[in-house]
Amino acid sequence: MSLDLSEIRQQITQIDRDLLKLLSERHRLAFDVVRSKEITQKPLRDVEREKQLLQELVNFAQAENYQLDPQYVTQIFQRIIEDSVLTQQNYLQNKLNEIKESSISVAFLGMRGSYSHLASRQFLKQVSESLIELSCESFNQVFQKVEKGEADYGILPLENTTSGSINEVYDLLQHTDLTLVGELAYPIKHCVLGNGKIDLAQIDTIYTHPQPAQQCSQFLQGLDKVHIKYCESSSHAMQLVARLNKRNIAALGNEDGGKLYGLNVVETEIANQKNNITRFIVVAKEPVKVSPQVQTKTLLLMTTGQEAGALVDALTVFKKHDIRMTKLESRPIYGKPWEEMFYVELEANIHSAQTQQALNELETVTSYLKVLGCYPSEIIEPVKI
Ligand SMILES: O=C(O)C(=O)C[C@]1(C(=O)O)C=C[C@@H](O)C=C1
Repeated sequence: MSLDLSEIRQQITQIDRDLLKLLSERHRLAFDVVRSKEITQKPLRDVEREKQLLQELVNFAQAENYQLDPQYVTQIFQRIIEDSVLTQQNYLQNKLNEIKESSISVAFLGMRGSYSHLASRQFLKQVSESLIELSCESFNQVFQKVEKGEADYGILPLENTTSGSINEVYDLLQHTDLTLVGELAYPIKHCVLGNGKIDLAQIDTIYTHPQPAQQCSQFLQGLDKVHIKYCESSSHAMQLVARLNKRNIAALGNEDGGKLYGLNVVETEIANQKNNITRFIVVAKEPVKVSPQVQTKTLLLMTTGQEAGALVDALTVFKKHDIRMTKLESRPIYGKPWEEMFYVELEANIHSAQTQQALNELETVTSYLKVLGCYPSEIIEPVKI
């Protein structure tokens, strides 16, 4: 065994390449699986198979004395399975919906490098190679661009694991004729970005939007003699630091956004709370067709009467039809003090007989009911063993 670092690194590089080759082979098998399931019409997800697979891998690693932590093995394979499910899902969805060959336009809040911009890219890379990106100044403008036909899609954040629901977007959904056609989760990973290869100790000024500063407060408090200067958005902070091109300044931003401005990562993992994820929705003029084989969500907007138990009556309909509710949100109704509008997110496909029946019953116990959209769920919850 050699202890020469460069030799060890060569071995690591070779192993990583071998791993990549195997991952690519496994990825390609997802296409064979989905073609087989197109014939049998089986659901794409088979949770029992996933559990069995993970358990067997953990047991195998133990039996072979591979010295790998079971949690590590589980996490890696959960991620591999997620890729497999999403690959299969995209294949079916792209086949079912005629996707335009030419470029697709998308509207989002903020400038290049904003989280909405990065989420747009993540979502639409499955659909089209070529994107026309329309940055907007408000959520309302995102809706308007799609309503007027200036953009094919609008991307909007709906909730964040740290700060909760984004009420403004919920409220705008009440007044639009657009429909939800997709969702995705985007991890928010704040980092310090600077010009060139610099050290944290060289930095005396950090430009940031107040929200990331708040979410990274513990890290910032630990920095001695660093001035915090607030900007309109993280994109503005990144742009400014890149323009000034000085080595004593930095921006709080995200790695991918930083790349767009030519900035380098100085420090990562600086948020107070790990696992900070924003869920985005995608809106369009026309609904998408969703294969009955993929995990589907439906978002409803409803109001109930004011009598006792009115909401319970409505929710009981889902229980009766064995439909899982993934979110319930309430918002005030404009012009009707103390009355509430409910947003109900279901694990359901609007075209299934079961959902149709539930909606028919729901109509009898609600005073207003509107389907805001039915879309494939891009959020693959990992199975636990
Ligand atoms: O075996 C299947 O049915 C697959 O679709 C493959 C696979 C996997 O990647 O291993 C992916 C999704 C299913 O939930 C189970 C397993």
